[in-house]
Amino acid sequence: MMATKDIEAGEVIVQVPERNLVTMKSLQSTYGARIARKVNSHMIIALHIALLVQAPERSGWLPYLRMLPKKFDTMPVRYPPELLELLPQNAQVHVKKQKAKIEADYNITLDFLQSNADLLTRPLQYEEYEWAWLVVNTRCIYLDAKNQSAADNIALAPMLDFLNHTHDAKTEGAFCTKTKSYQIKTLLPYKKGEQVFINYGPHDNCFILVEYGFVTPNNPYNYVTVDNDFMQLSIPGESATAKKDKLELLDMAGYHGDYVLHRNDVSFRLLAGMRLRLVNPFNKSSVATQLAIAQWHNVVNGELDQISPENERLVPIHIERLCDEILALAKKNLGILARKKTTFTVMHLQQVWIEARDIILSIIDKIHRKEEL
Ligand SMILES: C[S@@+](CC[C@H](N)C(=O)[O-])C[C@H]1O[C@@H](n2cnc3c(N)ncnc32)[C@H](O)[C@@H]1O
Repeated sequence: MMATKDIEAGEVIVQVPERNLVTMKSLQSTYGARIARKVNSHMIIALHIALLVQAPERSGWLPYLRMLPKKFDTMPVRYPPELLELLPQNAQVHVKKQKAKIEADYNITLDFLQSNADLLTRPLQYEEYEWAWLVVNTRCIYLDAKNQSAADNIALAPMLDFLNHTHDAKTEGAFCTKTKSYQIKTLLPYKKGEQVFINYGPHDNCFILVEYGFVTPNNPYNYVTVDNDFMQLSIPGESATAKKDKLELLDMAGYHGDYVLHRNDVSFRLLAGMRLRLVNPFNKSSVATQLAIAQWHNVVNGELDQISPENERLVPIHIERLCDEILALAKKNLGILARKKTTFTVMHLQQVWIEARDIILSIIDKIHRKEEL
């Protein structure tokens, strides 16, 4: 969406009246008592969009429907398998969960339609439902739950949903009880002719790619997940039993997984995990190991700086080994992508891996400079 005049900071840029918000509540007047308990707002709004598409001329929504994306081929859930496997591991897991959710929602919707078949012009195919589900996923806003007049928490707000995202947009969106409309205020000024953005939230590019099908340049929220590499890392002198015991201990202490690297730092969780992995030898029943475990807890709680100088010396060495694994994977995937035909999807994947590689290189650089991680 483009500014048609200069916009000042603090101005309301879009206002969608409550009667135009598509919510669970607004759809109750269309579907009445038919809405079953197990059909949530995402499902019912998706079904509503799919039904509008089945009979667009009758709906009065044709101009809006015409402006919706025809397909969602840049959404990873629609990637062919050979591209899906080029996503970072955490994004692949995210896509699998999303696909399972769409399939489950489709099946619940089919159940609902069994007793409401008159709503349909023709049987609802999976592809049709998936498209409508993705319309909702990529375009809905969250309404403040405290807002009494909009009972359910997500809404399709036609027109407002044509605003694109950038991480540095500063906007405030809320339901205004005075004007009875959902409105978005920009906290930044725009010049006539500039694209006006909103902010979908503090998300890294992998999340944005899976949920919205695009990536943004210079995203400060990017990070690299190293969970799989951490779990597979072989530590000299660490037996299989010791590794299993340590992972259990990490789990019990709430430090299992979610190990990430940011451009300028290594997450505290990863440092905590690595410090424990580097306690060797590790024999749960020995007094020395029990002392080391107690010291590890104290380091995690901030009561102690380190388990031992040797443990602390080894941490960056093994973090660098994790970095090398990701770096090799980034190089391999960038090589594969360079041989593919250039499409938006390939460019998105290239950007994700270039960013991962740069984060890793900056951490390796920090390690080589002996800076604190
Ligand atoms: C709420 S819609 C925004 C309007 C959309 N561009 C349209 O014309 O219908 C969200 C979708 O817009 C696209 N989008 C939003 N911000 C973007 C950006 N900064 N760069 C590229 N695509 C973006 C993505 O396809 C996303 O799924």
